[in-house]
Amino acid sequence: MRIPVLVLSGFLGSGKTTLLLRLLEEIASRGLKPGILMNELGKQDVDGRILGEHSPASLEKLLDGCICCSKKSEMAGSLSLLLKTKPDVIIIELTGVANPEEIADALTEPGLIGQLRLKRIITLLDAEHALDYNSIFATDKQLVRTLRRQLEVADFVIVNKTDLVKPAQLQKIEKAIRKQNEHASISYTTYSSLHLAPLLEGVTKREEIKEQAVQRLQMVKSISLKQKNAEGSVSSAPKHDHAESDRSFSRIQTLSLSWTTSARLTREQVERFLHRWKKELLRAKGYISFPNQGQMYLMQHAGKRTNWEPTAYTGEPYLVAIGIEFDQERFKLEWEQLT
Ligand SMILES: Nc1nc2c(ncn2[C@@H]2O[C@H](COP(=O)(O)OP(=O)(O)OP(=O)(O)O)[C@@H](O)[C@H]2O)c(=O)[nH]1
Repeated sequence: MRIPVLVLSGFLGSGKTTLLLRLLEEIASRGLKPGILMNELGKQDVDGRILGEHSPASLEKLLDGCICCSKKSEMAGSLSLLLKTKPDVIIIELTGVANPEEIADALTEPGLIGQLRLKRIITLLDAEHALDYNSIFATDKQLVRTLRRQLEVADFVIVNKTDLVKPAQLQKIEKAIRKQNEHASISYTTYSSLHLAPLLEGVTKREEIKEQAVQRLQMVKSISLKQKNAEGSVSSAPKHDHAESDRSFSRIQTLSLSWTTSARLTREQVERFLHRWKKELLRAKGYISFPNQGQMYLMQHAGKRTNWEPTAYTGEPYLVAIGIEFDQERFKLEWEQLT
């Protein structure tokens, strides 16, 4: 069972902490236990303090740097600490300049991959300023790209601070959102106030998830037993039984593939394979070894580039593909043909 992770993204001052406080209230009213990871660019833990005043939730903070760059390596440690508190859901509030797809990447670290599942990316927009970012930050292409990415990968877009603009502005904002993202649900809010059930769909208590899994397993067993009795043969029951809440609802999907050792895989094949998937693939990462080389490599693939680094990792090889609405079955099949 993997703990669902909700990611709150959005530029500085868009209303992320305000939404987080609302979510925590709703989560508490459902008797669920949250874990929170907050990231702030400055040394001052302003939001953490606000949160501490409002909620007794387990909280990890990464200050003075962005999760998606300088603090990335510390993120896995913070999430592991949060997992020890046995939360039902983890919420990560990003800095305003973070790219949420980096989080999907960080959740695939060896110690975390079987334990967490990216559930949803929620991006907030400040209605008063959202349309000005492109011109305000025209000289900072990286930032403009990040802000665009926050929209592109979102499952929910919340246009907040609607009290500060006229309705015509909201129509323009909706058009701009739809240019980047045709699929996300869009809500218009003041003080991040909205019906929260859709954001928390599939978030349940750990015990309930276990119970659901046991019930489903028992059901599968009893069906296959009945079939066995009726037909005199065993029907093929699914190997893994994932409870409903273990599903990701995010448009960003993470596929993890493992194999033992491959007798024929080469570095060039891996690179060619990933390149073929460039349209849907946001990123790929893997711990891969090659025949006749005693060395394991950490492979990191982003955009057109694939980097290989020798690593001390000694576990089974695996490949993680992070894509946006991609055909996971076909990817898996093509990979299996290589290994
Ligand atoms: N007028 C108005 N103010 C809002 C609204 N939502 C939030 N605010 C205020 O805007 C400020 C920023 O809100 P936060 O929730 O801290 O925004 P944030 O995205 O967490 O900000 P950073 O931590 O800087 O990234 C706070 O003073 C909020 O009270 C809104 O809908 N209308």
